Amino acid sequence: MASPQQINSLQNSFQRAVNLSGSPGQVSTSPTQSFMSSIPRRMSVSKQTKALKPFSTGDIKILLLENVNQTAVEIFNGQGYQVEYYKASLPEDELIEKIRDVHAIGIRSKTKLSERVLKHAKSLVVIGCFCIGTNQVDLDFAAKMGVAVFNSPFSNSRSVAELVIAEIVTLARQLGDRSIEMHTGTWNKVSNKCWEVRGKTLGIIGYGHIGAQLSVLAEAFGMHVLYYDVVTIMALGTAKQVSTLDELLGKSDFVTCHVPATAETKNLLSAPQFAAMKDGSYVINASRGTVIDIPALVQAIKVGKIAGTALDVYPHEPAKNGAGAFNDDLNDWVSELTSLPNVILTPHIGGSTEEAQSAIGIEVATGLTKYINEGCSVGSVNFPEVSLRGLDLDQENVVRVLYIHHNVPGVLRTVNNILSNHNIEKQFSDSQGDIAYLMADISSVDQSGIKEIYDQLNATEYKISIRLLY
Ligand SMILES: NC(=O)C1=CN([C@@H]2O[C@H](COP(=O)(O)OP(=O)(O)OC[C@H]3O[C@@H](n4cnc5c(N)ncnc54)[C@H](O)[C@@H]3O)[C@@H](O)[C@H]2O)C=CC1
Ligand SMILES: O=C(O)CCC(=O)C(=O)O
Repeated sequence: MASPQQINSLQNSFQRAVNLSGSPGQVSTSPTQSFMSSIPRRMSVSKQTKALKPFSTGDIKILLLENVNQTAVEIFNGQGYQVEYYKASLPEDELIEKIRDVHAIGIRSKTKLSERVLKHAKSLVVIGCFCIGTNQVDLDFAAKMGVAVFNSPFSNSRSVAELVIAEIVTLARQLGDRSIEMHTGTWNKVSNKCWEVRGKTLGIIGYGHIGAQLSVLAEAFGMHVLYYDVVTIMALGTAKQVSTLDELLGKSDFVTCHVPATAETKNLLSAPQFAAMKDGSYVINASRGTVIDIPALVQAIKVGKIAGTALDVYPHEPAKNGAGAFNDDLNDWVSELTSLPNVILTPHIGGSTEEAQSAIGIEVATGLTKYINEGCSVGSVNFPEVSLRGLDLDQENVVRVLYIHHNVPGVLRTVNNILSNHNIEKQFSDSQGDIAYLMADISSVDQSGIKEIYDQLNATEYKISIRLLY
């Protein structure tokens, strides 16, 4: 972000950098224990360290879409960043216009940050997914551009697990249908095909953060739990891992999906899988809309094979809230699905609780702020994880070099040749695939030295991007 022009105003920046009021230190202690424990020991979080900012914080532009929680807005405002905030996602052409000159963008699950969109983002430094899933972002392309992506890996897991528990009981007791009937004046007191969940078997596909939480809750309800996962995972309670999907399908009364959207999980449950399930069993999906072949599910419900379904996610989801948004134009099976009995449909609200959204807002905004202000990429999902302990408050005339480059032989030799003319206090470098990230703190360096470092690094053939923090 520091251009040679900006380097002319270095003197002011040095003054700002040593002023701790409103500093990143205020947010550099993360709110969650889990996030704290992910920070390597070498990073000092307790000691007062120098605030690094190479810029007037007011120059940093953050675009927040999809009603990102206010906790994030407060953190960014506290930094003095410029925040542009939208409740919905933006149509692609508008997104391309908006993303052109922002340094950070915050999204949830709807905004697609494809290569087509990202290549217009000339100033972008970092992306925050204020959710778990990151399939909406072209992670490889972002890394190639030198843009780090952060998410919140488990702040909404409990909320999803609780929703699914509610859906299991709702399906077993046909609560959705009874409620709709009562809303339209119909009294229909029935017990036929309504069940207790105690003693029934829950089959969990994907035993990660959400699947494992759900397993514990389901056992507390007296359910038996089976799970299928592509990796071997320690069972919680008395749950049992099965070795094939077919085994899980053949033994479960309820089947619930908690896998990421990948090529392998596309239509993971389709006609053959529904055929392999027990007669009168139930299907739940709160993972991603691509995981279930919904037309095949509709057929399985119509012939009575599947007794009901609860869906929270869909192949195509509306960009914003509103009446009539979920229709056959969006997904051509909508009216067929909604006409079937015992079908619970929710608008992708698995993670939508006050607790989850507030925690996600703090966690992701903190990660973004630490990356912008300090270069720390710990927790990034597409980037080498690099951090250095802070600079001591009494250190002056120091610069932190953040050099993102192609991971090819010879780069470090070139970079260290450039830096070796100066006093390297500490440095750390790591790579992930084709991308590598070097962070170095240089001391006793004056303005002309910083300009020289910048110019020389900028001229290297391996450079993807450089930022200097001081
Ligand atoms: N409805 C909603 O609002 C929310 C939806 N989600 C979705 O739920 C998904 C799961 O979330 P977490 O449990 O946090 O993820 P996680 O990464 O902790 O666990 C996913 C598990 O799925 C397994 N897996 C991957 N491919 C598989 C396959 N082909 N077959 C079987 N298992 C497979 C993995 O090994 C892993 O154990 C997320 O990727 C996200 O898309 C997450 C949060 C909220
Ligand atoms: O709350 C959201 O916008 C998305 C939740 C979700 O699907 C996720 O965290 O992956």
